[in-house]
Amino acid sequence: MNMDELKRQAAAKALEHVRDGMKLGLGTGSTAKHFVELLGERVAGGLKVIGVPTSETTRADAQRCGVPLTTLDEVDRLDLTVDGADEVDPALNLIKGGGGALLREKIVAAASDRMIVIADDSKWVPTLGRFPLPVEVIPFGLSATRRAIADVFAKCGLHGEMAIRSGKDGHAFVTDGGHWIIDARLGTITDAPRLAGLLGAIPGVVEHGLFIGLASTAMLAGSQGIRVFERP
Ligand SMILES: O=C(CO)[C@H](O)[C@H](O)COP(=O)(O)O
Repeated sequence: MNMDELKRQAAAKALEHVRDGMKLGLGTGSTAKHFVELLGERVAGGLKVIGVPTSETTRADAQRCGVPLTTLDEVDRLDLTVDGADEVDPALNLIKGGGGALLREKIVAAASDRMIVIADDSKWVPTLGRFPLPVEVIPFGLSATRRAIADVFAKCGLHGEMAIRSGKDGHAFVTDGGHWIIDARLGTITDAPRLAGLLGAIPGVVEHGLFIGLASTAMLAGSQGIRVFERP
C-alpha cells in the first residue's frame, strides 16, 4: 500500500468519530485533505456538520467538497479537530507546520475539545526533532529574532541550522497570516515543553510548530493496519 493510501485510511478512521451536529476543525496538509474529501462525501449523504478551516488551502478544498464552513468568531468551542502532523511522539506531542499552517492549526486545535492526529506511521518518532522545527516569525527585526531563537536553542542544549523557508517562486514563503517561517534542524529535542515555552516568549516569534498537550488521539496507518494511541 502506498503512502497516500495509508493517509486516506487514517483519515477514514478519524471520520468514524464524527457525529451529526458536530463543529469541526479542519486541518491542513495531504492527510487532512483526505479527511475533508471523505467528510464531503458524508455531507453529500446528509451528515450535518460545520467546519473551521486551518488554512486558505483547506478552505478552498472544503468549499470544493461541499463542507459548510464557519469561523471561530461565529462559534464558541469546536467538538473535534482532525489534522495531520510532521512528527508524533509517545506523549502525543507533535511537530507541525511542514505545510506552513501552524498558527491557524494551533488556534483551532486549542479551541477544540478533542484533537485527533492522522498520519501514516512514518511520522511516529521516539523523540521529536528529526523533522525541522518550523518557527513562524514577523519579518520586521528578523536578525534580532533569529539571535533570540538561537539563544533559546543553546539554553536547551540544541544547536541546529536555521533557514528561512522559501516558496515555489524562490522568495520567502509567506504564511496565511503574512509571516515568514524559520525551519530549524535540531536533531533531538529532549525537553519539548521547555523549548515550546521559551520560544513562545520571544518577541517576533508569532508561533512555533511544537504542539504540546493538544492532541488527544493519534491514528497512524501502516502496513500492519491502523494503530490508535491515546494521550497518556
Ligand atoms: O502541519 C501541517 C501543515 O502545516 C501538516 O499537518 C503536516 O505538515 C503534515 O502534512 P501531511 O499530511 O501532508 O504529511
